[in-house]
Amino acid sequence: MKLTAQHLAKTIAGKQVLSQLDFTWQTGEIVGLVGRNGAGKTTLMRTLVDQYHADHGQVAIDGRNLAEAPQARQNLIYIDPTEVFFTRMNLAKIAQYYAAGYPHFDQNRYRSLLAANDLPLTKRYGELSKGYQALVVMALNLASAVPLILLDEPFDGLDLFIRETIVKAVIEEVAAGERGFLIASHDLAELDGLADRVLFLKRGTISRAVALEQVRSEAAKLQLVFATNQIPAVVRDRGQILNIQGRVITALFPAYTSVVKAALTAAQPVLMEVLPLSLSDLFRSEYAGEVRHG
Ligand SMILES: Nc1ncnc2c1ncn2[C@@H]1O[C@H](COP(=O)(O)OP(=O)(O)OP(=O)(O)O)[C@@H](O)[C@H]1O
Repeated sequence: MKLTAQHLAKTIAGKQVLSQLDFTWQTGEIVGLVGRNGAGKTTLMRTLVDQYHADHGQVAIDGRNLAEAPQARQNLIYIDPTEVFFTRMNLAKIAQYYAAGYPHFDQNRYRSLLAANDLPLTKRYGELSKGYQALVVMALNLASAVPLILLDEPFDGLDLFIRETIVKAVIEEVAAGERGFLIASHDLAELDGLADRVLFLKRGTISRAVALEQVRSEAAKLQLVFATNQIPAVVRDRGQILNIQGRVITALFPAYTSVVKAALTAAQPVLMEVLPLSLSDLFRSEYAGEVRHG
């Protein structure tokens, strides 16, 4: 199953938050959604599920435009963690609501996910700590048996063990190929090991979509020291400088070809070392120098 967002635009309170936004995402895929604070990640999620009506553009699942075939929306779930309607309900009651909304809701799955984490059905959601609330949201997402799951900051404030429980659940669900996750997160380290692709949201649109395995095979992050203070042309022309400390230059080369390597070697570096390339490096290079408007 494949979701396609085309030319999405949304203005809120006079501010154009999304504009000409396009991407695809399908089951079997874990896609990360990253961006600076206020970039519009939550707005995008709300727009995908029509909690916010898009001003322009469309969202389709397997070619069915959700505006014209609203029943296709049942293939998509977004539980907005900051605005849940069930704070005062106990965990059993919440499941009844979801079972009414999602015809394939699996009560046994929900109960076993809660039991595995010692969460009694009699507890009210609002009485739980933030981490356990995140687990309940995850249990609802999974038990709803919906193919395309939107997660908004699922790792925010979670301890290592709860975080691992959520990561494991995501990986297991996707492995079977019937689910896909779109995960908005500032936790770049967690996304780095989890996402197949990462979408960078900038100025209201997807400025870059990166397949992490592919980028790691094509790009390189290097630490370089040259004998003089002059930065060689190849570094400026073919690389993106991430950091300069004294004479130590850390640069990202998006296309680290044999030609680039030869040009660097020809510049006779005193030190030239390949460093592990992380999602944080890609984030830094994408957003460096971005002018912020709040
Ligand atoms: N209901 C609203 N009323 C007014 N402005 C809004 C509303 N919802 C979103 N915005 C504005 O839209 C922009 C995008 O907000 P959004 O919450 O989507 O960003 P985000 O990328 O999820 O941010 P963060 O990473 O900080 O959670 C912000 O400038 C925000 O102030």
